[in-house]
Amino acid sequence: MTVGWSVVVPVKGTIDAKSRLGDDLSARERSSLGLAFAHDTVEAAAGSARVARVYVVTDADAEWPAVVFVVPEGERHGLNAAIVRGIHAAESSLDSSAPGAGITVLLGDLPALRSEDLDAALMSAEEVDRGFVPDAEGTGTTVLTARAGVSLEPRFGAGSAAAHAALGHVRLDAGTSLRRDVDVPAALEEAVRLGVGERTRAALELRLRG
Ligand SMILES: Nc1nc2c(ncn2[C@@H]2O[C@H](COP(=O)(O)OP(=O)(O)OP(=O)(O)O)[C@@H](O)[C@H]2O)c(=O)[nH]1
Ligand SMILES: C=C(OP(=O)(O)O)C(=O)O
Repeated sequence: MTVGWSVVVPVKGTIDAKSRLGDDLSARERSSLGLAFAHDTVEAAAGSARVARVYVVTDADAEWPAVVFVVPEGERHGLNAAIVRGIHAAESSLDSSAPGAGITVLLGDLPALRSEDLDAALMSAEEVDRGFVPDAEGTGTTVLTARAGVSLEPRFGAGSAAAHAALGHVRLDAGTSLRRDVDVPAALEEAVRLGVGERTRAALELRLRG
């Protein structure tokens, strides 16, 4: 990891995670899969040449790659509040003189993420003050960026793509792996077709064997 970007990844570590994956899975299976998605997302981010630091905001009892700074979530106030905690942690150690420096929020449910796709989007993000990547459906957001010195005001949740565009975030071109967030079973099938990371593959195999 060399140049510039600090990446904030929120990860819900509780048993109610990934509820939209449905009742074919138990709550324990859904939350384990959610953590596997997050691990694979973080591994891909850590493998991106444009990423300097990765901050995971979570209270999940999990091991993360050595490069990760864990930001404890504490009392839960929802996704945007968790992201703001991560942004504050990142701001406190951001080297604003580094080329390409800035903060990007990356949601942790991108199990097919490829480092090259994140790299390409971050390269485009270096050309604008504020950027975003819409999810595969076009209504949500998977990535939100701001160059150093520009504030980030996360508006994740229903209709977040429109909310972020209204705040002046410019849509960034992005490869499919950066847009394929996994909320529902059909999205998981598509992610598997694209090629999920090791943790997600292992979690899915465990389920098939069980
Ligand atoms: N730290 C933290 N992360 C969150 C929180 N809510 C969602 N996330 C993370 O944000 C990303 C996208 O969230 P969602 O798709 O809404 O995940 P979810 O709430 O587990 O899924 P559903 O129960 O299906 O809504 C995932 O990486 C989640 O783990 C939260 O309250 N705190
Ligand atoms: C919170 C969001 O994601 P999801 O669709 O994963 O809930 C969002 O897109 O703003």
